[in-house]
Parts: sequence; C-alpha cells; structure tokens
Amino acid sequence: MALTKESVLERLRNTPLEGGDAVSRGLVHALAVESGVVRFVLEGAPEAELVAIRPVLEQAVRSLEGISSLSVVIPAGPPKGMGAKKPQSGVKIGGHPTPQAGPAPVPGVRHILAVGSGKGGVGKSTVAANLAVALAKAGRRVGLLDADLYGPSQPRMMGATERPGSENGDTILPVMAHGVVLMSLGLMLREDEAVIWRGPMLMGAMQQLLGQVRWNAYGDLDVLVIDLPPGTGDVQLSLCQKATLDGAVIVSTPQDVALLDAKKALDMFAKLKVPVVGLIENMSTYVCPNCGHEAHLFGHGGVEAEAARLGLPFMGALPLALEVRIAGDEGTPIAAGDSPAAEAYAALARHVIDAGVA
Ligand SMILES: Nc1ncnc2c1ncn2[C@@H]1O[C@H](COP(=O)(O)OP(=O)(O)OP(=O)(O)O)[C@@H](O)[C@H]1O
Repeated sequence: MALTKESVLERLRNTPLEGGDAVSRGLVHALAVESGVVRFVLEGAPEAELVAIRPVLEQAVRSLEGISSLSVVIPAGPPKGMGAKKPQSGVKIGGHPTPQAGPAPVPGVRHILAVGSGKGGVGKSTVAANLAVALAKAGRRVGLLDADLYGPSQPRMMGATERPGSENGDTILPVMAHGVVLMSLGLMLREDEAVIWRGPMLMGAMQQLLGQVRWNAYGDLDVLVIDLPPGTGDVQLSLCQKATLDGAVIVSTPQDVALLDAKKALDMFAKLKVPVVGLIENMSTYVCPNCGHEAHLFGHGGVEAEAARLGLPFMGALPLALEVRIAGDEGTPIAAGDSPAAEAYAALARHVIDAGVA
C-alpha cells in the first residue's frame, strides 16, 4: 500500500493507547505526507502524556512501508486552556545565599547530570539542550536548568519565551519546551539585559534555581540536566555544595587548547567527587554538503584519545553541521526531529541511561 495520509491515519487509529487511539482523541494535527517524509504535531493532552505516547506512535508509523523520515512535534507549553494558571513570578533571583548544612536533594528530582566544558563556545549548551530533548524522547521525564547565569542561551535554543510564574510568590514554576521542563534566568530578563553579579550573588541564585523552582510541577523528574557555565568557577562550586550531582559530562572540541581546559574541568569534578559519565567531542568533523569532502577543522579524535588516557568513557563524536546551528538559533533542537544528528543525540541519551544517571 502506498504511503499516504490515509495509511498513516489508519496506522495511528490501529495503535491502541490508554483512553483511545490518538486520532479519535484528536491528538494528531497538521499531518503531512510527502515523498516518504511524514510529519505531524501531537497536541491536546498534558505534555507529559504526549511525551510518553510519542515513542509508541513513532514506532507504529516507522514500520509503514515507504517511509524515509518521521517528525512528531510536541509544541512548547501547555495547549490553550490547559495546565496550571501561572501568574507572573514576582520572585527575585540573585541575593546572598542562605546557610545550608551540605549538599541537599532537589525535591522531585531523581538524578542530576551536569554538562560542563573547560572552554567557552565548544557547544556545551547545544549538547545540554539536545541531550535533554533526546532523553525526553527516550521516555524519561527531564528538566533542564540553564546555570550559565552570565550567558543564558537555553530560552533561545529551546524556543521558550514564556515568563516563569509563581503560585505563591515564593516558588517559581518552570516552563515546558519540547517535552522538557525548563528554567533559565534568561526567561526572567530582557534579551539584552546583563547579569553583573559577584560570587555570593551567583551562589544565592544557584541555590534559588535548585531549591525554589518547583521542578516537579509537571510530575517528578528522572533527571535534571544542568547546563553549566564554561570553566571552573563559583557556579560550579556552589552547585556541588548545594546539590548532590550524580554525574557530569564534559564537552570539548578536539583542538589542544580546548582539551587543555577540558582537563581542568575534569580535575575540578574529581576534586568535588562528581563521577564523570563521559567525554563528548563536538564539532569533530565537517562534511561539505556540496561535494561530500570530510574536513577536520578543529582536528579529530583528540577527545577520544584523552578519554582513553584517563580511563574515562568516550560517549561519541558530533559533527560540525549547519543544521545543528540553525536548529539551535530557531529554538527547535535538532534532537527533536528525525535525522542522523538526532540519532547521534539519541545514542548519547542511551549512554546516560545505561550509566544509571537518567
Ligand atoms: N555540532 C555543531 N555544529 C554546528 N554548530 C554548532 C555545533 N555545536 C554548537 N554549535 C553552534 O556553536 C555556537 C556555540 O555553541 P554553544 O552556545 O552551545 O556553546 P557553549 O559552549 O555553550 O558556549 P558558551 O561558552 O557561550 O556557554 C552556537 O551558535 C551553536 O549553535
């Protein structure tokens, strides 16, 4: 049977879900089928439920004959008329930290995974966003905390513009984007507003972002992914003092100068007794889209060699790809779609799950 809208709808109708199939429940929107490419939007139920049923529907549709790619999008934020009422948050972030005896668990969060890098600009935030989305696609309940307080980029990368609300003027309600529960200082600032805080203010802000944000507002989280600032400064230190981290992944480009800084980040996590889940080489190769020539702009293989030298797991190499940059700029991480890059992030997510951190 040829691949048509009707054949996709029929397959979806014949895929049983709790409460009825996705088509009769009115969850399938904007279905498009063109030369083997299938796309649709899943909307009309709480986001956590949509995230849970998406892999079931994807598996059912993928087995149709003639399909070359599939993209099932869950729009950011609750559908109109659904979800908690969120008055604008009057909570002020940044202030001196309050005394805390030692690292404390974050309520409603099972695991905390930090994504760090030694050097700036190596793609740490891109990896954090895509890894969070890939973990959500793998069926995990995921939060993403943008702890890059001086340069919060997750609102843009995750396409989130909604201001976090507050139920009582004390706790902060995070927002939902691409199936991930997100909080970033960037959601509370103007896009051109600068953060000019010293150490204690940063530490106070970190404490608030961990303790005052209601991370389980949409259900308990399997994992909270934390996008750290580059380097080994106050934010990293206060995070490890305030919360128990289950693991860290380090992102580096292959060139020596980035690797040198990555080693400092590894040393920091060793001193803070945070287990390193693995190293990721980003911007590893570049394949020319016109002629297919493969170039190694920043070198190649350096991170894998370093991981082997240190006896740490190498999680994988991610290519330098225009579509990854465009997807990040447009607010839909590449991992949300269906492409070789999305598959590479799915493999990283499996690594994290196998390591028992999600
Ligand atoms: N594999 C990739 N292919 C193409 N572009 C990439 C890739 N990884 C990251 N980028 C782009 O590189 C830029 C820097 O990435 P990103 O902001 O993730 O880095 P960072 O290490 O978090 O930086 P910062 O030090 O500012 O926190 C972004 O424009 C991003 O889209």
